[in-house]
Amino acid sequence: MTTVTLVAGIDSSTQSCKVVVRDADDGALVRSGRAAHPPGTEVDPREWLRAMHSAIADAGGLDDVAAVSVGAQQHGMICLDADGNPVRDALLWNDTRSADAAQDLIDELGGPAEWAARIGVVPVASITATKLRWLADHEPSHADATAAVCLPHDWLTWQLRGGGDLADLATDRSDASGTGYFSAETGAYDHDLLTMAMRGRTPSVPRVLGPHDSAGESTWGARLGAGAGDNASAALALDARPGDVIVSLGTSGVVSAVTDVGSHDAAGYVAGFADATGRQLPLVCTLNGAPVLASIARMLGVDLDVLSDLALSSAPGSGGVSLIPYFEGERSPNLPDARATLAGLSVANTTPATIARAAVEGLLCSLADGLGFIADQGVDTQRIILVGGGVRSRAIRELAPAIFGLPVSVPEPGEYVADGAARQAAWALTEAATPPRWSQSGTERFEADPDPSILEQYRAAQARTYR
Ligand SMILES: Nc1ncnc2c1ncn2[C@@H]1O[C@H](COP(=O)(O)OP(=O)(O)O)[C@@H](O)[C@H]1O
Ligand SMILES: O=C(CO)[C@@H](O)[C@H](O)COP(=O)(O)O
Repeated sequence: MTTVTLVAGIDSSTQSCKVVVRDADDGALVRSGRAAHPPGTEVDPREWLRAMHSAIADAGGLDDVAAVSVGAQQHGMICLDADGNPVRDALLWNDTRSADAAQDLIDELGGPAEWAARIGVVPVASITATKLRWLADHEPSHADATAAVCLPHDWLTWQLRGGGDLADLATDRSDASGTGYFSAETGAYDHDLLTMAMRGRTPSVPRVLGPHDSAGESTWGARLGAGAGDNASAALALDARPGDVIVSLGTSGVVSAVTDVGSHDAAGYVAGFADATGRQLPLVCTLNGAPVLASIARMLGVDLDVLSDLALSSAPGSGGVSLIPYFEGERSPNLPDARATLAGLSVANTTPATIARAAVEGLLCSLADGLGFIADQGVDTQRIILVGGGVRSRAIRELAPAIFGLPVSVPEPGEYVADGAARQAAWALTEAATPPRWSQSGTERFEADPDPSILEQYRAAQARTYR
């Protein structure tokens, strides 16, 4: 009888925790589970731990897995005291209170170009370093008590080991590159930037592991993979290579590309992050992803499927209506205090169908802007892969190619962040030069004639309302 070696991948994302258990050899799905996260942009990390245990139980437990890795939402600031306890609630990637701190840090280093040249990232409120500066300025006693700072995936991995010694905290290049004190190109921390953010304080940071290194053993004896930021983890699951551009529609909207050369965008749209295989992952992220559709569906009093049907029943351009979807402030472009705008309304064109279509088109146009910023960094887009919860919308899948101006490949619905973590866990078992070959799910290809007029209408409305 052949024994099957099992591995697990965990995605601790903004809205929920998902667990997949897969066959380490071929990646076949064996079982899965999930649990909801509390809402908000400030969350006690112990809530994520509770959700992770609940999702693990929902997946039938992990006692029989040989290795496990955690992928998670990026940038979240978790400050630990000398005993390893959280000093305060974590501040998430979509918490914008540190927007002024971001500007201060940019100015103190001499401007955005200095940051882009030094670490490939120009700080915005999402970046961990800005949250640490906010902490130092607004809660100095909490900053004083911070012995170590880490990210959601680092902390959950450490919890799987049983916590304990802060020196056991570990991370990987992909998540470290979102902190604002690490360079994806050099693969090293820039401790001076951390000290600057913390106004002279020097908390410890997790050691940075290589793509197939182990972070130790779980309390039940499974090997722990290094883990990764969620976008890098999804790229690993999709086996993304140079030429592939991934568009992810979760709570955030993300456009990212696997490249061999790092990016240094002084305009700050593209963040020079790392991937989970040793390459680079230049990335554009918006604060307003799939929840834009849920908000408009709620306003219209319909569910998400009806919203999609309504959108598809209206004509391209939504009868002249544009939705600029900056509901939660925005990061790309950097407008942390912005709010969304419905523009171009007349008595005749104000209908549920045009509003629904404007929501779908506005969301896709904000992602099309991201594709443009990535292309400006020299990325040659040969294939667009569309993933994330928002892709369950038929209108998103069908309207994306016309607005992006390129065909779009949509893999089967799945948990690609958790799958990438599982593949990394299997890699931590083999320790081979490359990750194990797992068969890829089938993709559906969506094509349409490019319709640049939709993006032009959106950009005109955007320019009229925001500077
Ligand atoms: N049929 C659908 N149409 C539009 N949005 C959807 C649909 N199904 C799920 N979503 C959205 O997907 C999002 C969750 O996607 P997910 O990728 O899991 O997010 P995250 O990783 O940020 O937690 C939610 O905002 C949800 O409203
Ligand atoms: O901030 C970023 C990337 O820079 C986001 O992508 C977060 O990592 C959250 O992702 P989702 O929960 O939307 O998947």
